[in-house]
Amino acid sequence: MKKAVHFGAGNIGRGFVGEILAENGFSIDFIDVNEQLIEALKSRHTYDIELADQTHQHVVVDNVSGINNATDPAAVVEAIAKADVVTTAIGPNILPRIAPLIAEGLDERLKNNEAPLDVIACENMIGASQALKADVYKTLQNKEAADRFVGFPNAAVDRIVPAQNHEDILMVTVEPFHEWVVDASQMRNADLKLDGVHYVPDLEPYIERKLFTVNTGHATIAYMGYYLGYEDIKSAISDESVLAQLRAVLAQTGGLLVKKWKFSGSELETYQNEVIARFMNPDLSDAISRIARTPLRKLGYDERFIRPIRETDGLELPNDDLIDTVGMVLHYQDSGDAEAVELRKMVDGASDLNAVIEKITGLPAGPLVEKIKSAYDKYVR
Ligand SMILES: NC(=O)c1ccc[n+]([C@@H]2O[C@H](COP(=O)([O-])OP(=O)(O)OC[C@H]3O[C@@H](n4cnc5c(N)ncnc54)[C@H](O)[C@@H]3O)[C@@H](O)[C@H]2O)c1
Ligand SMILES: O=P(O)(O)OC[C@@H](O)[C@@H](O)[C@H](O)[C@H](O)CO
Repeated sequence: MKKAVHFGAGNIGRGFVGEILAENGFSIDFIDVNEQLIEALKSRHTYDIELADQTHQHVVVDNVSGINNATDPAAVVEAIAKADVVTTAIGPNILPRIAPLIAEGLDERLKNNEAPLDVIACENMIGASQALKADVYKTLQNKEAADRFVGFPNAAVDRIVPAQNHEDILMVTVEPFHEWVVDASQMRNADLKLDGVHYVPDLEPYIERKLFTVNTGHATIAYMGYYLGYEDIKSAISDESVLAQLRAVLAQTGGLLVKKWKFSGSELETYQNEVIARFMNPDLSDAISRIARTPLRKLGYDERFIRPIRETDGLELPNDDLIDTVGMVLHYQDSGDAEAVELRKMVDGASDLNAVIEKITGLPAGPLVEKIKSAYDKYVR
């Protein structure tokens, strides 16, 4: 049986990556710091995925186990040394923290194993696998062999998997839709093509279409929904003003995607409508706090709001609804989210809000920052 090592036994890790790997005949070592999850994976070796639709169909994922990387890093090194594929779905902010352990595992492997290996980061981030590679190479010893035998192909994964609250800690409810796209040009083990994964020669159009439609859209519903007092996506999107803002924002990211990547207008409209229908799924319950989590990350230079704002600006395309939404993001509060707490401290304590906006977004002083500040002011209550 082929072996997969997957970092992050959370929602998308169990709810999507695990399903595809298992369907392709892999055994999976899930790596996580959540001891309860790891214990359950180690003792049961199986878990259930439930589809959030009328069928409530169950998919069983077998041949799984777990390793706690905080308490047993040596076992992770050993697993990477023998793996046929390594994947992650752990959060972009965590990638630099697991990189040294991946480097150790690769060094151990490269001592006597020249079988090609791909390390695929399945995160909502442009260029995640290549960013992970840069972090891994900071401590990797045998870079020359890694250059020859280890690939870090960028990827995009799409499936809405909410926070879970089942009595069974491993069970995970997911939407039926799923899409996993991998950049084939960056693979070293190109013979290993997984059923259920779409391999493309250039990932950029796909990750940007996904991030600037699904994630910009999702975030728009979440931050505006929060501002209006909603707690979950379903109630927020039933508010006509939220739906109108979502459509307005997607018209602006869509304008960019059509111009930049030459998607046909009708193809993109179909894609957007499917995404909106997914947000409205009556069988899925998703908290705004999950979608709005880590707001400082989401306001980053290459993230779901600022990158399309920058690029529409450069192409002289409209972006006022995107900027308006960022005004609402700057009002977001969640005492349970460290980045949201930090955001409040930075914004509420600002003597010069423009400087804070520049710091958070990476934008230079200028008209875009001024417009974001005005959008923030518009939503002060
Ligand atoms: N949930 C979704 O709908 C979805 C869809 C597509 C992509 N993603 C992306 O997948 C990634 C994971 O998202 P998620 O929703 O599954 O989050 P999650 O919080 O459910 O899962 C993350 C897991 O990583 C573990 N973890 C955190 N720090 C760790 C560390 N230092 N070492 C080992 N494990 C650690 C956590 O314990 C948790 O089990 C994110 O990049 C997210 O953007 C999520
Ligand atoms: O995971 P994040 O924090 O980048 O974004 C939150 C959600 O928008 C995201 O997890 C979506 O559910 C997912 O990207 C759908 O494929």
